[in-house]
Amino acid sequence: MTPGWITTTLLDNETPGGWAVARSRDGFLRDDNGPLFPREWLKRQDISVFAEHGIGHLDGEPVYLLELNSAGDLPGCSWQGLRGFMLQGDHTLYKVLGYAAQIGTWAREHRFCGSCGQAMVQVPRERAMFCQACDLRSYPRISPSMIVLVTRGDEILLARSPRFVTGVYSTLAGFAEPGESAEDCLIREVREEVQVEVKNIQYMGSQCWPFPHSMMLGFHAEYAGGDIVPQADEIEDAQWFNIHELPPLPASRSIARYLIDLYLAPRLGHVEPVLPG
Ligand SMILES: NC(=O)C1=CN([C@@H]2O[C@H](COP(=O)(O)OP(=O)(O)OC[C@H]3O[C@@H](n4cnc5c(N)ncnc54)[C@H](O)[C@@H]3O)[C@@H](O)[C@H]2O)C=CC1
Ligand SMILES: [Mg+2]
Ligand SMILES: [Zn+2]
Repeated sequence: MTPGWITTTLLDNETPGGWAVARSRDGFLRDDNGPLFPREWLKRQDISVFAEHGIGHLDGEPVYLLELNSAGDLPGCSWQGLRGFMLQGDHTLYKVLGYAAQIGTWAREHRFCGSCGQAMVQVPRERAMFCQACDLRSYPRISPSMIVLVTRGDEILLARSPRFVTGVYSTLAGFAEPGESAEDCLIREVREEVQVEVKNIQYMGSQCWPFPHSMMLGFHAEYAGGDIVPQADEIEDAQWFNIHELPPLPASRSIARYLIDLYLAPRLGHVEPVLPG
């Protein structure tokens, strides 16, 4: 048995057994034991399955995703969004659900060829959809996004989007556009969102962010010039915060929080943080 979560294999839906997670518009099904259910038991319940995907092995046991048409009521069960699993509970289970969510969404959105409109088929032994009419292959979608902590000595630049939880300030972030390097994107996003220039860009680490399909590439950069002007509509407020007087910060498992904590650790005598993948 290989311990942990391994996503490489496609599984045969006809082979019975293993674990299953179930997803509807309301999130993942869970009971007191969490989101994993014996697959055969779950399939006997009063649920309407739209699609089934073998997604990997957890501690050597196969895991399947059941995509449901609706969020029905099952005794002793409730529905919980992916964000809830990210915020607390077992991190490996959150990784299973994050992968399940991305595969389920991608498979649902690629049933038909984007080029000719014909039905696509699953490629054997590969996580890809294929159009026999025009040879197009579609792989799971991943969107690279840059995220950066900009600093000026004992001050760090944090901003609020209108979508954030009340009071929380975070690092700047944005999606890469065609034609950009990671550094080009970072410089453009910081300019667009706060009209500040940066220098000494340093890569710090990355994190899968399945909301719905981002790959966060995390950086540190130093302030090089300009006064903060928040971008209309996107940025509600942005400020330089002294490291001794910080606002409410993002969730502890996010790369945003990691970038902040990593900068604070040597300055405030804290233990160096670990980035959850
Ligand atoms: N893990 C973490 O700590 C954090 C993750 N994030 C994530 O970073 C990502 C980017 O951050 P934002 O500030 O929202 O991006 P952004 O600054 O590029 O603005 C968002 C806008 O970009 C456009 N957009 C949406 N999807 C896109 C795509 N795939 N490619 C190009 N443009 C797209 C939309 O118009 C959207 O309103 C988001 O997925 C967000 O959830 C943001 C902050 C912290
Ligand atoms: Mg942004
Ligand atoms: Zn086609």
